[in-house]
Amino acid sequence: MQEDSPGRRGRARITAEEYNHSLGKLLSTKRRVKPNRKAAFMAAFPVKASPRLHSDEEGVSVLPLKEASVTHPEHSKTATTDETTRAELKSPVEVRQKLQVFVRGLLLPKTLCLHLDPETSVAALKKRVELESGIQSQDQRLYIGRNFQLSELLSIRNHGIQQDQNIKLRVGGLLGGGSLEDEKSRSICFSELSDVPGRSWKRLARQLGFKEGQLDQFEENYRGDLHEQIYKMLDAWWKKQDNPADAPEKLRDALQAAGRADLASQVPGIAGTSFDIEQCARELAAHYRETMKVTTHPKEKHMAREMDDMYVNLQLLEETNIPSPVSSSETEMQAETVSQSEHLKASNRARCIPDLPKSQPDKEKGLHVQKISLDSYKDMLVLKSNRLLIRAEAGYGKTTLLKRIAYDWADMKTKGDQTENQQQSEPTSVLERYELVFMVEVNRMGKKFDIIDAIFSQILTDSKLKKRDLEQYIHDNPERVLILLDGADEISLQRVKDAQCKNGIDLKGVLSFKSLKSCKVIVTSRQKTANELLTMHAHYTKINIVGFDEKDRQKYVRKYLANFQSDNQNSFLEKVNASETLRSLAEIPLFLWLMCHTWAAEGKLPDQITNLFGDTIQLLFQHKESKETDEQVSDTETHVSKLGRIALEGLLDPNGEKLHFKEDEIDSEDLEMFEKGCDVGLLSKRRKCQGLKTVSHFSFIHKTFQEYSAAVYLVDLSWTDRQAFDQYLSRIFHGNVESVEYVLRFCCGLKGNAAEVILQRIGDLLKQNELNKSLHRISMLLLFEAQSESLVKYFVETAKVEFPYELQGSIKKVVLNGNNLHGLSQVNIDPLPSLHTLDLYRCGLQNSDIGAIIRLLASLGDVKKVHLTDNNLHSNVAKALAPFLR
Ligand SMILES: Nc1ncnc2c1ncn2[C@@H]1O[C@H](COP(=O)(O)OP(=O)(O)OP(=O)(O)O)[C@@H](O)[C@H]1O
Repeated sequence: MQEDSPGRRGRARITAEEYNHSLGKLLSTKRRVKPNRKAAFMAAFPVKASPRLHSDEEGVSVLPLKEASVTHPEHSKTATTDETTRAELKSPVEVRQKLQVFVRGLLLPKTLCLHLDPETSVAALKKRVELESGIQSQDQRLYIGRNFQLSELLSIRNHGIQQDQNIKLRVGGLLGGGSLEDEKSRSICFSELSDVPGRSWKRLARQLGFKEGQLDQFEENYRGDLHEQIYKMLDAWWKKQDNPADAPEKLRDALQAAGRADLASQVPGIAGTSFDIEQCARELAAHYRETMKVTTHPKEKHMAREMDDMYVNLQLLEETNIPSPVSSSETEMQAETVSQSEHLKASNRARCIPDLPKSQPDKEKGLHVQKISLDSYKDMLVLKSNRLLIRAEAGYGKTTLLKRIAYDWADMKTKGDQTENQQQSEPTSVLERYELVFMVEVNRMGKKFDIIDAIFSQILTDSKLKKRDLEQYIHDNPERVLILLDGADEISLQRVKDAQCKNGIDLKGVLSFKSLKSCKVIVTSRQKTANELLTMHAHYTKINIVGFDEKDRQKYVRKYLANFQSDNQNSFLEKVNASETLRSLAEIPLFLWLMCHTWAAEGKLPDQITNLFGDTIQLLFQHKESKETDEQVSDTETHVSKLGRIALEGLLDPNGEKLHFKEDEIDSEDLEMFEKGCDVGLLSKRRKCQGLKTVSHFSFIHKTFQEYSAAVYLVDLSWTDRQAFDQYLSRIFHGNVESVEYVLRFCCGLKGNAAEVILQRIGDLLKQNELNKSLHRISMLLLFEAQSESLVKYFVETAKVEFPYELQGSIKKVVLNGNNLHGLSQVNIDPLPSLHTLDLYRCGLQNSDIGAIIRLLASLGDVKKVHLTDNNLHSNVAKALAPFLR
C-alpha cells in the first residue's frame, strides 16, 4: 500500500496503488463494458416468461445480504474471463458465479471488495455499502464507466457489470448543508471533478477564465499527475472568487459550456440551502388533486369530471423488438401478440382503422415485433426501461393516462399523510417509490425547453421553493423522481434539438438519454412524432394505447350516463353495438365521449351519419384548438376538402383501394395539408421500410374519415368545377357505387347540388337494375341521408321500395307527399317502433292500391295517422284502413 495522492482531500486515506488500479481498470474495461451491457439489457427484454417484472418486486432471486462477502482488494481473486461473464448473462439462472466488484469513493475509509451474486439489485448493494461504511443507502450514488449511474430498480447483471469492475460511490448532492464554501465539501467536489474531465479539463479551465499560459503552468508544476493539475486549477479558481455564493452556479455553467453538463450536478449548492422535499411533494399533490380531471369538453377545460367518477382503464400494449426468426432482408416486420390477441384484432379491423404499425425505423429492421398486453399502467411502470414512449393517435387518452398517474400519486401522498400504513391499491403501490412526480405539458414549455422552468411555470407557480434546489434534488435522486412529458408531438423536435439550455435540466438531454438516465421518464406522442423521437434515441420502450374494449365501453357509458336509467344506457349501447362503424369509433375515448354527449343532450344519436362524422371532425379541430398552441388551426371544411382530392383518388384507385399515401408522392401544397391533418388528428403518419429506404406514409385515422374528406371535396367540386365533378361521378357510376357507398352517403348528407345529381343518377341506375337489392339499399340510404322530400321522385316508379335498416329506431314520421305511388306492388319497410305518422298527400293512389297500403301499415307496426288527402281514393276504401291504425 502506498501513500495517498496529494490530490485526495477531505476524506480518509486511499492508497495510490488503489487509485492507479481503479483508474487503469476503469479505462481499460470501458470498451468491454458496452457490448456486454447491451447484451445484458437484451437478455432482460421480455422475451421469456415474465422477465419484465423487476426482480425486487416480483421475486426474482436477489442474493441475501449475508451472501455478499467483503474482502480487501489485495486479497481478492483476479478477474474471471469475459467468456464466463457472458455465460452468466446468457443463462443467469444456471450459472450463478459470483462477481467480484470494487466500490470506491472519497468518503470510504477503504476500497470495498465485494463478491456478489449477479442478480443482486443495486438497492441491495447500497445496503451492503451502508453496513460497511455507515453512509446511508439513500445518500449513495453508484456509478460505473463515465458517470453512468446505477439504477436501484435493476440488478448488477442488468447493468452489464463485469468481474473486477470498479463502482464509484458518491454521496448525493451534499444535501444536508454541503456547499462550496464548506472546505470539506469543496475538497470532495474538486477531487471528484479532477478525476473525470480527462482532456476536457482545458476547456473547463478556459471557461473558468484561465489563459493558455496559466494552463501550461499547471501542467508544468504537476507534470504526470492530471488529477493534481485539475485540482490545483479549480483551487486557484476558487481563491479568485469574490462572491462565494455565486461560485457554484459559475462552476456549473463552466462545466456545461465545456461540454460536461453531466458533471454539473456534482457541484454542491449554496451554503445553508436545503431542499424541503416534503413541501415540494405537498405542493405537487395539491396541484394534481385540484387539476387532474377528465376533460369532458374539447374547448372548455373547466368542464371536467373527477378522475374517480370518469376514468376508465385503457387497453395498453407493450411493443418489443426481438431478433427475428425470419431473415433480416425481409422488408416488412412481423407482428405478434403474446396475449389478449383480440385487442390487436380489434385494432386491425379491416375497414375501420388502418393497421397498427408493422414497420419501424431502419435500425429495427430484421426484428420481430412482439406485443404484450398490459393490465394497467402499473405494468408499464415496473418495466425496467427508464424511458417509456406512449404512442397513439388523437383522442386515444394519452394525456388522460398521464393525468391518472399524477392523480393517483397525489392521492397516495395525501392519504399517506392522513393515515399511516394505509394499504394502497395495486396500481398506486408502484408509485410509492417516487418522492416526486412532475407532469409537464411539452407545448407549454419555454423556448429553452428547460424542464425545471416548466415545472415552476406550470405546476409550482406560487412556490417559494428554489429552482436550483429542486434541480439539485432531481440530479441527486433521479430514481426517486417520475417525469411525465405530455405531447411531444405538439412541438417541433428540431426546435428542441436546437434549443440552448445552459442551466437546468433540458428536454433534449432527457429525451436523448443524455441526462437523468436513471430517472423514469414517460413521454406521450402521436405516431408521427414518435418516429422522430426514436431517431433521437432508439431504446425507448414503446407502449401503444389501443383504446377501449367492449367492457371498458360499457364502464365508460355507465359512468358518463350515470344520471340516466340503466334502460337508457342499455339502448345507447345497443345502438352503438349494432353498427360496425359506431362500434369501432367508440374504441377511441374521444369519440365515445362525443357519442355519449350527443345522446345525453338530444336523447339519440344522429340518424344521419353525415352529422355524426361532421360533428366528430369538428370535435377534433376543437380538441386541437384547446391545446393553446400558437399554430393557427384552419377552417374545418376548407381543410377537409383540401385533403379530399387525394382521399377520393385513393378510393377510386384502379389498382385497388388505397388507404396509405406515400409522402414522396404528394405534392408540396397537399403535403402541408396532410401534415396539418396529422396535427389535428385526422391523419397519422408512419414510417415503413422499403428495401433499404424508409418512406413515410400518411393514412386517415379511420377509413370513414377518408370517405368523408372525399365527399366534402366532391361537393365542393359540384359548385366550382362541374366538369370535374361529372367526371368523378362517371368513374363512380362505372362500377364503383358499392365501394364508395359512404362517399355517396356523405355527399347526399352534405346536401346541395351534388345530392340531387347523385340521387337522379342512382334512380336511373335502379330503373335499369330493378332486382339489384344492394342498389335498392344504397339508394334508400342516400335518400334518407339527403332528408329531402322532393328527391323521392327519382325512386317511386320502381316496383319495390325497400327501406334500409338504418330507418329503424327513432323515426317518428315518414313523408312521401307528392310522389306517384300508384301501382306499387310491394312496399317493404322494416318495423319502425317509433313511427307515428305516414304522410301520403298527392301520391296518385287509387282504390287498387289499397292492398299495398294495408301491407305497408301492417309491416310498420304502430302507425297512428295516415294522411291520404288529394288521392284518388273512395272514402270507403280510406275507412277500410282504420283497423290497421293504432
Ligand atoms: N381513460 C379514459 N377514461 C375516460 N375518458 C377518457 C379516457 N381517455 C380519454 N378520455 C376522454 O377522451 C378525451 C381525449 O383524451 P386525451 O386528451 O387524453 O387524448 P390524447 O390521446 O392525449 O389526444 P391528443 O393526441 O390530441 O393529445 C378526454 O378529454 C376524455 O374526455
